[in-house]
Amino acid sequence: LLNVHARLSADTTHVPLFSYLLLSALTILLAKLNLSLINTYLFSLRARKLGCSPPPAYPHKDPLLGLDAFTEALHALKSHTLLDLYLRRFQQCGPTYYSLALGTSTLMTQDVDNIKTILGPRMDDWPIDGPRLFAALPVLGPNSIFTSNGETWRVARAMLRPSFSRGAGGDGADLACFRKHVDRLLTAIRATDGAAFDIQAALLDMTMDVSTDFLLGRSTDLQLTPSPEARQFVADFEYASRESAWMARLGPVLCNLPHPRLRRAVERVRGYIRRYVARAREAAAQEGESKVGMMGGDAGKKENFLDELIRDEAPEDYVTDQVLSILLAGRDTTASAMSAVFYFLARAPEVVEKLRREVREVQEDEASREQLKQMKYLNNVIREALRLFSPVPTNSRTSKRETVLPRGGGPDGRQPILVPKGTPVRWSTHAMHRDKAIYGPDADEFRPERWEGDLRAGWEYIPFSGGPRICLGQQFALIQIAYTVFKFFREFRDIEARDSGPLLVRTNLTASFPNGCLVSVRHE
Ligand code: HEM
Repeated sequence: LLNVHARLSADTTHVPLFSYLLLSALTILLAKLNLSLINTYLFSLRARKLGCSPPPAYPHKDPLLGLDAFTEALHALKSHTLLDLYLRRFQQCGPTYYSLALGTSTLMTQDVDNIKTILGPRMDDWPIDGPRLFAALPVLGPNSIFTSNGETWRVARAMLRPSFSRGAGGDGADLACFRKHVDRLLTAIRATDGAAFDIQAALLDMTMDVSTDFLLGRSTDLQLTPSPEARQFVADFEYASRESAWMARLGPVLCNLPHPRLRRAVERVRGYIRRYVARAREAAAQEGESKVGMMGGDAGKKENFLDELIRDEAPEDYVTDQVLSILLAGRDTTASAMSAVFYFLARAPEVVEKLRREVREVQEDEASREQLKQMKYLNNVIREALRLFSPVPTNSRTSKRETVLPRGGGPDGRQPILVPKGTPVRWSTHAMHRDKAIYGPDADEFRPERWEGDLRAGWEYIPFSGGPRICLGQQFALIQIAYTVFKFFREFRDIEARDSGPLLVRTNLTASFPNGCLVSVRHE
C-alpha cells in the first residue's frame, strides 16, 4: 500500500481526488495500526523482562468503547449504588482488573500492595489527575494543595502543615471553637422535640460554621442568622462544588465548556475569601504580629488559620487557593463522617447503650482532648462508621510514566503488572473496607467491638488515605467528631432511625446520604 501510495502521490493528475484521499486515509490508518501493534509487542517484551503479567480485563460486551460498563455505572451513579457496583465487579473480576469507559482503559484495584505503592514510594509516578483535578481546578486553581503535584504540592503542604500542628495535642483542633458550634447544634436538635429531622443537613451547617471560624476567624453562622453575604457565599460554594464535580465527569475537553453561572459562582466564592485574606494582611501590617479581634472575629482571642498563613508573604491569590482547598477538603467530609456515625448508631441501640455508659463515666459535661482520645468505645464507634461509610469512598491517580505495580498480574493475580504511561488507576476504599479476608464474615455489619481484638488493619483501612499525601486534617476531624458525639450523648438518651430502606450513597467529590439522614432523639 505504501508503494501504491508513493506512486500515486508522485503523479496525482491521473487519479480522482476522492480515491486519492481514501488511499491516503487508509495508509495513515494502517501505519497507525502497525505502530500500535509494534508498541504493544515491545510493551509485552518489556513487561516479560520485568517479570510482569497482564491483569484480567472486565468481560465487556462492547470491547471497543466499553459502553456497556459505562452505561451500567451511569445508572448506578444515578440510583446511588455505584459503590455496590464496584464491589460486585471486584468480586467478579478479582482485586485488580482493566475496565473500559468510553474507550479509556482504567485499572481498577483494591489490592493493598498496589495502593501502598501508588500513595507511598512511587507517588511521583502517580500524580493526581483526571476527574478529581478537573472538578477542583476551576474552584481552586493549579497551585492549591489539592490540585497540585510534585514541587508545587510540596511547597503548599509545607506551608499548611504547621497550622495543623497547633493545639495542645499537635492536632490543630480548637475545642473552644467546637464547643460554641456544637452548643448551637444541640439547641437546634432540642427544638425538634422528638420529631424526625435530617441530621445530615444540621451537621453540614455546623461544619461550615466550624470551618469558616477556624480558617477565617469569622463563622458563616448558618446555625444562627447568617448575613446575606455569608448566605450567598455558602450557596455559591455548594453550587460550585456540585456543578464542577458534575462537569468533571464530562472529561478533560467538555469540562472546559463555557459555563457562565459556574464561573460567576466561583468568582464570588473566591472574592469572599480574598476579602478576608486582604483584610488580614492589612491588619497584620497595621498591628504587627497580633491582630486580636480582627473584623470582630468570633473565634476567641486566638490567632486563626489565616493569620498564620499570611505571615508567609505569599500572594493573596495563593493564600485564597489554600484556604479554599481546606474548606473543600474538610467541610463536607467531616459532616458526612458524623452523619455516618449517627446513621449507624440510630440502627444499633445496643451500641448506643454501651457508648452512653462510657460517655457518662466522665464527671463533667465537658471533655478535654485527652479525655476524648482515651474513650476507647467512642473512638471505635467512629472508626467503624468510617470503615463502612468512607467520606472519600473512591480515589484515583494517573501514571506519569510507564511503571510497575506489585500485584494483579497472572492467573492468580499475584504477579507484578507493567502499567503504561497515562493510565488512570482507581481504587475503592469502600470495597477495601468490606474485605471479608480482613474484617471477617460479618464485614458488612456495624460492630465497633471488632476493633477491640487483634484486628490489625494498616493500609487495609485508609479513610484518610496514606503516605505523604495523607489527610492533613485527620486529627482535627476526629476530635471534632468525638466531641460532637460526646456532647450529644451527655444530653440525649436515644437516637432512632426515621427512614428505612437500603443504604444509598451519593458519590460526588465526597460521599453523602442522598435523601438526608432522618432521625429523632429522646432526652435523658
Ligand atoms: C472525616 C473527615 C475527613 C476525611 C474522611 C478526609 C479524607 C481525606 C482523604 C482520603 C484525603 C486524600 C485525598 C487524596 O489524596 O486524593 C484527604 C486529603 C486532605 N484533607 Fe482530609 N479528610 C477529612 C477531613 C479533613 C479536614 C477537617 C481537613 C481540614 C481542616 C482536611 C484537609 C485535607 C487536606 C488539606 C488534604 C490534602 C492533603 C494533600 O494532598 O497533601 N481533611 N482527606
